[in-house]
Amino acid sequence: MKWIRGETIGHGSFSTVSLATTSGSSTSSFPKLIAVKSSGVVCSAALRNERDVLDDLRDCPEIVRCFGEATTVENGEEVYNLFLEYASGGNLGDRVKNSGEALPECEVRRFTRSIVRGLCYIHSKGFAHCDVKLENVLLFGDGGDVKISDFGLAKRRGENVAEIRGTPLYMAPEAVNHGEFEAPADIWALGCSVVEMSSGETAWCLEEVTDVMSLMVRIGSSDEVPTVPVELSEEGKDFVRKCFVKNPADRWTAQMLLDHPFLAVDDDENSSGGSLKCGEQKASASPRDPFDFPEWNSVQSPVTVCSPVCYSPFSCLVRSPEVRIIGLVSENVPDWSVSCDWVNVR
Ligand SMILES: Nc1ncnc2c1ncn2[C@@H]1O[C@H](COP(=O)(O)OP(=O)(O)OP(=O)(O)O)[C@@H](O)[C@H]1O
Repeated sequence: MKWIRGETIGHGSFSTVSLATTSGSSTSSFPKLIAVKSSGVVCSAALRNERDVLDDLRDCPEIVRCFGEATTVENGEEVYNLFLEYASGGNLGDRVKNSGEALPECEVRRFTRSIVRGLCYIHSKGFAHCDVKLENVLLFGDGGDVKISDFGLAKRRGENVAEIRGTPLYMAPEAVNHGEFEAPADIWALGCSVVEMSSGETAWCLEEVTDVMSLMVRIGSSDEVPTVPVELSEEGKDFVRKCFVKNPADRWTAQMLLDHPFLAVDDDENSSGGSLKCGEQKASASPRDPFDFPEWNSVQSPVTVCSPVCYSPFSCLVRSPEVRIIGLVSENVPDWSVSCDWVNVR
């Protein structure tokens, strides 16, 4: 396949994403427009990991497709490129920020359903995404379809990671306390994403969070969980609460969440021939509290004992708690005003 790099459409911590046009005899199996995610070969470990993971996760409609890879030399530098399905609608985080307000609940529900389906697939294949957030959910077509992207931090179940990874605002208590980055941590991050879609605000209020350490303490060591948006229906509130169960063993799985009443209404089916349209209230009874669900009783276990928080926002190379804590005492206070300034640690 021949391709020509076009305009830059996105920047991440370790990559630049450009639009590209394809040509040549083999293009019948490729779209004319693709996204190319690139980074210097020397720091391409995350991109190569993304490629390997996407290889194992192909064929899921809720996960961005990968068409292959290539190395180029540009301005004297060796560049590693990953060819991805192009999402013409950009990312869901920008969509929420640009709208400046909460999304309508029917949209929240539709997007959440797709994300949960994607997570089900990821988890069923033995992976954890480790960086679920709205910036990593891409919009396709007319903006109605979403797919999960950015698998640079994804890992196999049980694989040990030495460093804290992910985006602090979306981190689960067990990730903060014990460095556990497994499927339940993705579900916590899903809850943060649903809060953000349905309130237009990040799950942890940025004005109250002055530094990473205080956020880590709130997530890891207190009983506090993010505030459930008042705007949500009772089903929506309950769905979010299921994601914010502190003990990962008690948190609902993606498979369980697929059957949650919040996701049970199919807006598309209903708008084409059914009784319920976007904006209408669902008539059926919603659960009044978490204990209304039979699954709740079967998964109870003791509350986790929280241990001290260890996290360095400024280095991915530190290992010991002592060194990590020294990193936390840095005088460099990040700018919390926009969520993209939260640091991804790889
Ligand atoms: N396939 C795509 N189609 C369209 N835009 C994309 C695509 N992939 C990524 N982007 C845009 O580029 C941005 C950065 O991409 P991505 O998050 O994958 O990079 P990253 O280097 O892994 O970033 P991060 O700092 O989140 O780890 C995305 O938020 C999105 O706006």
